[in-house]
Amino acid sequence: MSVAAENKTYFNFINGRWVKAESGGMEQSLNPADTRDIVGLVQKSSIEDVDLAVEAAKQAKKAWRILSGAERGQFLYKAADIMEQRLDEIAECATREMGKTLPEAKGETARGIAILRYYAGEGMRKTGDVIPSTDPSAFMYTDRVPLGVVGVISPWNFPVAIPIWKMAPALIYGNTVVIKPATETAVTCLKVISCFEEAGIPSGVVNAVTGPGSSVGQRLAEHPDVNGITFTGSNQTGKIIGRTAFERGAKYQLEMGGKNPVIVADDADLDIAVEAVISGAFRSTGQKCTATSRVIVLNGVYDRFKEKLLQQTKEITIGDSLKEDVWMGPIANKQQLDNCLSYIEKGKQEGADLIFGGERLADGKYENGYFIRPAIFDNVTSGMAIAQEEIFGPVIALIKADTLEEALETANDVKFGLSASIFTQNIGRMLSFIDEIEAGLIRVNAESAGVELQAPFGGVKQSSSHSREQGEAAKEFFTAVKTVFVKP
Ligand SMILES: NC(=O)C1=CN([C@@H]2O[C@H](COP(=O)(O)OP(=O)(O)OC[C@H]3O[C@@H](n4cnc5c(N)ncnc54)[C@H](O)[C@@H]3O)[C@@H](O)[C@H]2O)C=CC1
Ligand SMILES: O=C(O)CCC(=O)C(=O)O
Repeated sequence: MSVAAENKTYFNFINGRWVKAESGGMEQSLNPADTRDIVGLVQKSSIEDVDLAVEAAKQAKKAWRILSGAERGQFLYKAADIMEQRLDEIAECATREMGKTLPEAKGETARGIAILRYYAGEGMRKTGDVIPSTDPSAFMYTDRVPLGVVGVISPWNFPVAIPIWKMAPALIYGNTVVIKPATETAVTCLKVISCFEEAGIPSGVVNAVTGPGSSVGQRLAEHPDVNGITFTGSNQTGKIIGRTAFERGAKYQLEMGGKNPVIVADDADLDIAVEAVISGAFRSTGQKCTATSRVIVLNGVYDRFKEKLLQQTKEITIGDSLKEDVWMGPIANKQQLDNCLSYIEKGKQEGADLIFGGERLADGKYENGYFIRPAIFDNVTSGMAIAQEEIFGPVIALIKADTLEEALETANDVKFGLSASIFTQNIGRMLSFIDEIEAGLIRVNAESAGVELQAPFGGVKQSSSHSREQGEAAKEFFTAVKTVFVKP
């Protein structure tokens, strides 16, 4: 592999070559479980590097577009095979950079491989429809064509799957790509990019530039030759990117925050509900946009549910996520840790009862990492900041409701609408929930997190720009429709 050339230094990938940033600057990517462990040095690029990458993608786009979908698919199949051979190496790197446990990182890498294969197959599927014209001698049809150059701005929480679920559909539908990954997980992303290189993807079709969001990411969003921009991350950044793209008439897609509710009805199987809430809220240390953060429990089962939840949360093992006996790793970076701790303070000040955890772990084996004990708040009311704002950490807000109607009202009482779950055995309650809940992903008797690559993914309200990623839905964003009328 040519990516790790010297002394854990990783380069930008522009026009088929690994190159230094024009400025010569570099940034460290650190292991959040032990910040003495430097995973790699990545390029601190500037707008000149973005411009070079976009130019390369622009030059490559015609030759890539005129290949057949099947031909483009072959590169994706090959990249998937290479990634499969390198699964352990890539997953271990993701764990070291981001802090999720090794089984989670392996699962995510396997998901990335499956996404590549799914979209490789898309290259053989239809790209349009024949539509009967009112003129009997005319032939009318639609065809989906690529946007051109697509900019990808990705976060650190799914360092393998998110870059792939954006790049694979962009590529199969004939676009060329420039990706700017989050610095926290840039090394993992560059390893994924090197799988495309090893697969022989033509120069300029895939480019990667690392560096700060406020300069490198912003330049990608504002570059006149970037025809579409796809982003996952915070609402604040998403809005800046959306406005920038809109101003210059580029297509954009934003996947942003969540404040996902789980309703536990009084006929729920509490063992299943507790297990799902723990997994949804604390896996990946709560750093998923689909993570469970508000648990709205009907009065009749509130105390029993709370007891079981407390009991099982106490059993969670915390530590270096590369270790086998660890269930929950660190928070991904210092800013996230501080943000999470400040919400825990805010929750206490607002009058919620912190009944478990919430403290930073900093002694002994935790000394050099960003560890926190998972937190459970009792007596939370819907107006509190911990019930309204995305924390992106292992924090559960327990909220009591007298009726299912009240639970639904509370569930919908936020600006977000990504995912939502209910635990009940009553079909009528399931149907009311499905009907009334304001969310893009609705789960019944299953945790709020976890998505399937072949199904549409995205939210309502302020969780997304209302388009959908993944599955067939990705075609909507990564292509434009041409309506063709032919009269002989
Ligand atoms: N929806 C999700 O999956 C994610 C949500 N978040 C939310 O965002 C909060 C802050 O995390 P951050 O890493 O700071 O998220 P962020 O939204 O600032 O970063 C995401 C990506 O956008 C880039 N970026 C930052 N500023 C930019 C700009 N002005 N123009 C273009 N690109 C820019 C970053 O470099 C990174 O690649 C978290 O606490 C969480 O609430 C963070 C990561 C993923
Ligand atoms: O729940 C999942 O598997 C996906 C979550 C996600 O896309 C995110 O956190 O950005």
